[in-house]
Amino acid sequence: MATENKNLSQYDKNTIPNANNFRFGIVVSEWNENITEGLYQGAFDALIDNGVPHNSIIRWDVPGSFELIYGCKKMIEQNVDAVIAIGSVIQGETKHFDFVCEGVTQGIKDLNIITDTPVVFCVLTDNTMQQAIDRAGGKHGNKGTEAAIAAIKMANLRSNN
Ligand SMILES: Nc1c(NC[C@H](O)[C@H](O)[C@H](O)CO)[nH]c(=O)[nH]c1=O
Ligand SMILES: CC(=O)[C@@H](O)COP(=O)(O)O
Repeated sequence: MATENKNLSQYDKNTIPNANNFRFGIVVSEWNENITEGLYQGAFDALIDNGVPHNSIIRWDVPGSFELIYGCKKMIEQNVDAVIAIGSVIQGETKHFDFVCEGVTQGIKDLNIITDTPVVFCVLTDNTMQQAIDRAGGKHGNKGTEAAIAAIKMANLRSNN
């Protein structure tokens, strides 16, 4: 199902596990900060809406999406129950988009394999700024909200297994 057929911000609170005792790390890329700040706000608001205490959310900033890999690796060492990696990669004139997207995708995948802490992929990879705007609180909702819900569910899965 494409994003255009699914609002990223919609969730049923009755299906969300209790998150009161979980701690979350959120690592935010500074590139395209007009987008990443919107994604962060969506994630933060969703965590609070589902009972996560304010002091159970740690935020760190990194220069770009490629640095999310190292930032999330170090965030895992903070003994959090899940990490959310927030970035916005937008196609430019060159193939750099391809390498950044592939690199951060593989790096975050690797962290999910190598470590015992779930790292949620909240990295937009858009062709245009408008596509990013539409997914960071615009007409398609907020990918940050979706990522926070995923993080709660994965923290719960980890705590039960
Ligand atoms: N063009 C974008 C970048 N590029 C920067 C890289 O992520 C990285 O910081 C640099 O290569 C130094 O290692 N990053 C984004 O997050 N979004 C972009 O659109
Ligand atoms: C994703 C990028 O690194 C890209 O936005 C940089 O732009 P350009 O390919 O024009 O250098």
